[in-house]
Amino acid sequence: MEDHFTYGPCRGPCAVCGQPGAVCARCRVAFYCGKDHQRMHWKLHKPVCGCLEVRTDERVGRHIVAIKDIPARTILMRELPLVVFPFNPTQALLQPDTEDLEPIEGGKVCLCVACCMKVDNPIPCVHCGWPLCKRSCPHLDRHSTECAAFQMGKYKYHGDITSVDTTDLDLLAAIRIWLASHKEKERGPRLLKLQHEIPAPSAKKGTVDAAMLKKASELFWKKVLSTAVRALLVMGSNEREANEGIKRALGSSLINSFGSNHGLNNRKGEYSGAALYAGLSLLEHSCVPNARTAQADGDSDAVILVASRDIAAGEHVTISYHDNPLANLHERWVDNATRGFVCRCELCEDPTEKGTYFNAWCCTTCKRNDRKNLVTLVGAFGWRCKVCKASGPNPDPAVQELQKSFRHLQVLMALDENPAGEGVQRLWQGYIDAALWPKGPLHPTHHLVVKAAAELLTLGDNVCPPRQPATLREAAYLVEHCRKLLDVIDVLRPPINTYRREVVMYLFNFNLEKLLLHRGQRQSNTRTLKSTIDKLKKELSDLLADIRHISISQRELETCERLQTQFGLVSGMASLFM
Ligand SMILES: C[S@@+](CC[C@H](N)C(=O)[O-])C[C@H]1O[C@@H](n2cnc3c(N)ncnc32)[C@H](O)[C@@H]1O
Repeated sequence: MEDHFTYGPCRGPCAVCGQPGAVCARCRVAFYCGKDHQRMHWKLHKPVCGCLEVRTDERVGRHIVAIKDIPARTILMRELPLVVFPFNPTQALLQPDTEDLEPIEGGKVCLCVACCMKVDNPIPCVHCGWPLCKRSCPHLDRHSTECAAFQMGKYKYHGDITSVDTTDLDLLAAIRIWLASHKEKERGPRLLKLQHEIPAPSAKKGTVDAAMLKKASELFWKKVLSTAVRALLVMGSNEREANEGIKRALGSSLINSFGSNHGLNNRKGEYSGAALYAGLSLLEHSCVPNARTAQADGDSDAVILVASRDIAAGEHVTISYHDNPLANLHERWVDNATRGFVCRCELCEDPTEKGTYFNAWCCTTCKRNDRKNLVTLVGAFGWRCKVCKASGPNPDPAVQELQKSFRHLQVLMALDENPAGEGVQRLWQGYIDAALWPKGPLHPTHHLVVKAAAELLTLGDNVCPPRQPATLREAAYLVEHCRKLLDVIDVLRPPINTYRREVVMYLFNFNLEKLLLHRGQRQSNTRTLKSTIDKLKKELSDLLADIRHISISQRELETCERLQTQFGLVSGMASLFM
C-alpha cells in the first residue's frame, strides 16, 4: 500500500449491509463490518481494489496511474485532509484578467479561521485575536496549535477581524502548515513529501513568458514570506529554519491546495476553506480529466475521488484543477499560471483541441483565397497559420469584432427590460452567422460560438416570457442549442459535470415545461422533437444515476429530486406527441 493513500477514515458503513465497518487495508476505500461481508463482496471489489500507483515522469513529475481497468463511477480514493486552512492562497497570486501578471492586492473576507465558514459577526480569539465564529466552534482543534504558538511568542493579530486581508490568511495558512509539518508525527512527514517548488515553466518556446511568471511569484513570496517569517521569529524559531520552513509551506499550499469546490465539507454553502491531502495532492491536472473529487457521505471532511469515465490500465488519473468547462485556452492558461505551471495535457498540447477547434479560427489571410486553413494558437497570446505563415495576436481582429458585437447586444439587453423578443434573438443569431465560416473566420465550435449558444439559451427567457407558452419551433430551436453545447462539453469534459447538468436543467426548466402548455398543438416536426427528447431523457437518466451513485451533497440531491420530477413531466409530455 502506497503511503500516499493511507490518510483516510478508518471506519465507515459496510459495503454490504451498511453497518459500521473497518476500512479495506489494501485500498483504504471500501469498509466491511467483518470477514464474511468482505468475502461476499470480494468478487465485486477485487477488480478495483488497489488500482492506483504513484509514478514519476519528466512531463508532470509525480502522478497517479491506473494499474487496472477501472469502470466509470468507481470510487478510487477516500481521504482526510492533512491540514485545513481558510482561503485558497493561489487566488491571490495573479491578476487573472490581464496579460501583465501582477500579484493582486489581497481581497477582504470575514470568516472564522477554525471552521472557515463566512460569518457576519466574528469574535476575536481571546488568546491570539484571530477571528472565530464562536468560542465553541466545532473545528477549534484546527486553530489550537498555532494559537498556543502565538501565545508563547506573544504574537497577537491586530487586523480588522470583520474584514481580514487574504494575504494575512496566507500567512496564517503558512504558519499552520509549518507547525503541522514540524510537530505532528502522522501528518508531518506526509506534508513534507508534497511538491513545494514551482518548477521552471517547461513549456515550448513562446508558450509562456517564464520571466513574467517568476516575477509575479517573487512578489507574492516577498509579501507573505517576510511577514510569516517575522511571526515565526517572534515565536522563537531560528532565522534559517523559519525562512526555509515558511517558503516550503507556502509553496506546497500554492501548488497542492484544494478549494471548497473540490468537495471539502461545504454543505452549508458559505465555505471559504482549502486543504492539503497526501494522495489527492499527487493528482495531475488535465483540461479533459477522467476523474473528479466529491464530498464523501456523512459529515466528515473526507473527500472521495471518483472515475468520471472508464479508465484503462496504464492511463494517468487526472482531475481538473479549475471549474469552467467552456474556458478557452487563454482562460485555462491563466488558471494554471496561478498555480505556477503550464498545462501539458492532451487538450492543450493538441492544436485542434481534440478536434473541437475550440480556440482555433480559420486564417483570415487564407480565407481571402477561399481556403479554410485553421490557425494554431501559439501560447496564450498569439496565433500562426501553418499554411500561409501569417501570424498575429490573440484574439484576431475578426474575433475581436464578434466579441464587440456580443458586448453591444449584452448592453442593449441590459438597457431594455423587455427586449424585442425574437428580434433580439435574430440579431444575435445574425452576429454568429456573420462570424462563422465561410462568412467569418470561426469554426462552429470556436469558444465564442459555443458561449454565444449559451447566451442564446438565457435569451430564450426573454423571447418567451414565462406566461407565454412556447411554440414547438422555439422549443426545437433551443433544444438544438442545448444539444450543441452538450456536444462540445462531451468532448471537453467527461459526462459528469456541473455545467452539463445546468444545460440539461435549463431545458427541463424552461422550454419543455412550457411545451406542455401546447399539448393541443400538432406539428410536422413533432417526430424530430420527440427523438431529441428521447435522447435527452436517456442523458438525464444517466446523469441522475451518476449523481445518485456518488451522493454528493444535500443541495445536489435536492437538484436531483427536482430533475426527477421534471423527468416525469417530460416523459408524460413526450407521449402527447406520439
Ligand atoms: C498538485 S501537484 C501534482 C503532484 C506533483 N507532480 C508532485 O510531484 O508532487 C501539481 C504540480 O504537478 C505538475 N502538473 C500537474 N498537472 C500538470 C499538467 N497538466 N501539465 C504540467 N504540469 C502538471 C505541475 O508541476 C504542478 O505544479
